[in-house]
Amino acid sequence: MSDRTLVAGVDSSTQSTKIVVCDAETGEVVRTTRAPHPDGTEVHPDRWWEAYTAASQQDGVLDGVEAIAVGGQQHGMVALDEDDEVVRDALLWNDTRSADAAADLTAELGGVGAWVDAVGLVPVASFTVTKLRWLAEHEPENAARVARVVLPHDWLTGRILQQGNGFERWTTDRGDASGTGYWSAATDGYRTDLLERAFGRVVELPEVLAPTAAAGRTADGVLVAAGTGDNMGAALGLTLEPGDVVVSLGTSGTVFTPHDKAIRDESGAIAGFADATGNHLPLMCTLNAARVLSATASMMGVDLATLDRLALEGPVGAGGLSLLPYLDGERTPDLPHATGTLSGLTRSNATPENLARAAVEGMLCNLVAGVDALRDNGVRVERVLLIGGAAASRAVREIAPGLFRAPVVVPTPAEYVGVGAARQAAWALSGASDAPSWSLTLDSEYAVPEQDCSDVVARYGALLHTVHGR
Ligand SMILES: Nc1ncnc2c1ncn2[C@@H]1O[C@H](COP(=O)(O)OP(=O)(O)O)[C@@H](O)[C@H]1O
Ligand SMILES: O=C(CO)[C@@H](O)[C@H](O)COP(=O)(O)O
Repeated sequence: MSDRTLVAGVDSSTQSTKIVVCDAETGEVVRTTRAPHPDGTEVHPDRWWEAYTAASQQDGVLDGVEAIAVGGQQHGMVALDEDDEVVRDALLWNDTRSADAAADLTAELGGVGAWVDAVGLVPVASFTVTKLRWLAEHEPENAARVARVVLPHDWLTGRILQQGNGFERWTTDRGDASGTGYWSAATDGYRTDLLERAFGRVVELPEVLAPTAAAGRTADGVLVAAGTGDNMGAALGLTLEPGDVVVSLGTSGTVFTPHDKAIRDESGAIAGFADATGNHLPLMCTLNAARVLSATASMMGVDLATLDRLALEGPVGAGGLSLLPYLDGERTPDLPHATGTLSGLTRSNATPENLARAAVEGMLCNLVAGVDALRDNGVRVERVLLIGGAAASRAVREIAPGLFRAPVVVPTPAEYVGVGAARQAAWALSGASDAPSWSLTLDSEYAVPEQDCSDVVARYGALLHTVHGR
């Protein structure tokens, strides 16, 4: 019988639930399971519970686990009634119907600067506060039934505790709270005035737990830690060094790095989130990332491996072909109703190789803007750590360094949101002042090429201006 302590981390993200079990001392991943979520931008939380249940019943994954924490997709609006029943499907981070509400809230408070001063971010459709305004305006009967609002990771944490008698109250953490639009990482407090402005009244909000606090214990005595947002979890799962910036290519594309102070960005490119350790996590997020590649592959009738090969056979710059990848609208830049644009097509560059390369370059160039926004805000960018499902793409790995103008390292493939949640669980279980020291192993590294790719990035910037006036 192994004498090592096992801890579990859950990644309840947009497309699936992943459960990762780690050695609490070393961080070695010993088990991983997963189960899919339905597609869409609104989902009943019961689907997350069903996926969690399915993943937790695979291969005895949770056998012997002493602590668990949940990392979840950020911002989702889980509206509960007096009996903690879900009032309506949760609007997710990638739902854009509250875009008008976001614009109204921004104007009402006095513009972007007022919101950045208040809660470190500029309202866009992703953020919970805008979804509450939408609910109040478009579904007043549902709005009237709302007693409390929690986030996806809060809800799953509570549901796990409710399996026994360990549930005492709804909880959240600084990281996920900072993505609501009514909690400030600068003051570590809720701004219920902004909640009331959005929703018309104040509703109950989850208690914000400290980074190593426990939310409770299961009937079997397993410690359930605070949990956090998925990007905060990933940051905790990666042992980052000064100068490291993470680019995560899942359903969303995100650029983030732990920082010792809040970044104030009125452009809205960088949101001033909190991390899962008591620090800050400035973050840029795009709505379009991995699924730009799968959509392009599907359109071309090829699999992802073939898309990779074609993209790498294409020249830098795809022969002048550009794909502005706003296939689901876009969050950054704030273009919720945008669609994709294929530009520069000619008879001579109309090749599968150029189209595949344009999909990779277009998706990455949107994230280059996030890396450059961090640079513009004083963040040192010395290397990019690539994670998320599309980090498995050889084309992405090889094309990224030239566009980011930074070397790219790919950590040993793992579900780093789940690893980070497991590290939080181990930290809460230990009661130590610092998180356990888990080493990060690298799978591969990609240097900045000699060929200058700045003209590709500039071309995308010019196209964004031409097509969308940004
Ligand atoms: N080799 C690959 N090349 C490109 N995309 C990939 C590859 N493997 C997985 N993906 C994509 O990664 C995505 C899932 O990544 P993940 O980080 O789990 O997403 P999320 O956390 O948002 O649910 C899917 O859209 C899938 O198509
Ligand atoms: O909205 C954000 C970050 O602000 C997204 O990163 C969501 O948290 C969804 O994450 P993934 O499902 O893409 O991991």
